[in-house]
Amino acid sequence: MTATARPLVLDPDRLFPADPAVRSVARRLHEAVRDLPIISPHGHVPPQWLADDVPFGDPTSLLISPDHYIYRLLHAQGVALEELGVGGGTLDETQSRRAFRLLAEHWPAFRGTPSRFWLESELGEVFGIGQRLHVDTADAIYDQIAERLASPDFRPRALLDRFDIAVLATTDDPADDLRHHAALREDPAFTRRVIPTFRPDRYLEPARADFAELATALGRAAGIDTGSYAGYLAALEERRRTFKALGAVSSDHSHADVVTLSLDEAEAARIYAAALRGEATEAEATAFRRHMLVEMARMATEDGLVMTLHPAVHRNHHTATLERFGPDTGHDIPYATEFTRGLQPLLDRFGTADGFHLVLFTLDETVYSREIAPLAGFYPSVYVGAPWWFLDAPEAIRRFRGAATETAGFYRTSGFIDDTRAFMSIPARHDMSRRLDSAYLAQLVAEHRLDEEEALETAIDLVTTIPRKTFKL
Ligand SMILES: O=C[C@H](O)[C@@H](O)[C@@H](O)[C@H](O)C(=O)O
Repeated sequence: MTATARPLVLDPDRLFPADPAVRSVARRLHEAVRDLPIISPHGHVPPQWLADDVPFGDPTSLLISPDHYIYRLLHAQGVALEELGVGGGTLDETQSRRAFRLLAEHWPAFRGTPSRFWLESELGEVFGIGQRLHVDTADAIYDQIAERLASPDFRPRALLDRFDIAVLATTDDPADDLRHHAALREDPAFTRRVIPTFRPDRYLEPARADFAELATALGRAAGIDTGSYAGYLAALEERRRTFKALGAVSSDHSHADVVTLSLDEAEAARIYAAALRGEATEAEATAFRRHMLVEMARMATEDGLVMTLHPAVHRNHHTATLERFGPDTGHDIPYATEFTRGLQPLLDRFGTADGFHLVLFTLDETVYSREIAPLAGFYPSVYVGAPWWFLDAPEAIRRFRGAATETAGFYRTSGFIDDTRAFMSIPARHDMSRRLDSAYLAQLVAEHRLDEEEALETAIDLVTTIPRKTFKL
C-alpha cells in the first residue's frame, strides 16, 4: 500500500457535480432529503437480530463476513473465504483481527467501488472513526468499533432508531414460522415496522431435487394437503395471507428469466404430480415455473401483495465455493435478460388490473431504456425497480436515471432499494442514492428542464411518497 495512514474525511459534497452552480443546487436538494426517514421495502437483514436485539459480534462478523460485496473482492485478490468467516464460519478474536487487517491491506482494491463509499461512511458516521482504513490503523479501528459494539447504543434496535429506518422489509421463506416478526408486532416497546417478504422461488421450481419435500413443508406450514396441484395453490395462497397478516406488502421472485405463460389447469396439475414423483422433465419444469409466475400475479391481484422480479442471475457460479460455503457467497453473476416479450402473457392478463403492482429489477442495464421504462411508461401496474446489486453504484445509478427517466419519469419508479444483509450500510446506501438523485435533479435545473421547486418536490417524493405508493406502505 503506497498511501500512508491519513485522516478519514467524508467530504460533504461527495458525489455532487463539480460545476459550482450545479453543485449548489444539489447541496440544497440533498439538504432537504438527507435526514428523512429511511424506507427499505426489500432487503435481507435477519428479523432475529431485531427480535432478540442481541449485541452485534466483533467488527469482522458484522462488516465483512455477511457482506458478499466486501469478501468477493477480497477473494478475487487471493484471500481465502474461510479467513473471512464466510458461510457461517466462526472466527476467534485472533482470526477476526487478522481478517480485518486483510481488508485494510487490500483496501486500495476497493477504490472507486460503492463498497468503499459505504464502508467509509459507516466508519466515519456510524462509528466516529477519524482515520482512513490502512494496514497501520486496522487494529486501532478494530478496537474502536469493538468498543462501540459493546455499547447499548449499538444494539440492533437502538441503531434502527438512530438510522431512523421507518420500514424494514426482510426476505422470508413461505414455510417460515415468522415468529420473529410476530414477536416484534406483539412487543409494545417496538414501534418500528419490520415486515416479512414472501419469497417462494424454490417452491416454484419443480426441477429441484427437493421439490417434493418443499411441497410437503409448504403444506405443513399452511395446514393444507399439497398432494394435489389445487392443494399446492391453496397452500401458497394461505401462506401469502399469513405473511400479509404479519405486515408483508410484497412477494419477491428471482428466477432464470421472466418468461411467462399460462398452462391449462389439467396440464399444470399433470406436471405438478409428475414433479412430486421426481419425473417432470426439464422442459415441463420450466413451463411450470413460468406458469406459476402468472399465478403469482393472479394471486397478487386478489391479495394485493406487490410483486417484485429480480431475474437473470447465474447463482453459485463456482461449484466448489457453493459446496464449501453455501449460496449467496459472492459468486452470483448476472447475465443478459429480456422483459418485453417474456412478460407479455402476464401483462396481457393483469397489466391493467386494479391495484396490481409489478416492480421490475434488472442486472442487465441495457433493458432500462429499451424495455422496463417503456413498459412502466404504459402499464399502470409496472414500476421501474431501482438499480440493483452490481448496478447499485454511482456510475450505474447515473446511467439508470438517464436511461429510464425520459420514458418513465420519476414517478413510475420504486424508490431506492438497499436489498442488503449489511445492516450497518443501510444509511450509507440510502444517502448515496439521495446524493446521486440530488445531483441528477440539479443538472435538470441547471439545464432549465425543471425549476428548483419541482426538483425539490421530486427529491422528497423519491424518498417518501414514491416508495410508499409503489410498495403500498
Ligand atoms: O445486493 C445484493 C442482493 O442482496 C442479493 O444478495 C440478493 O438480491 C439475493 O441474491 C436475492 O436474490 O435476494
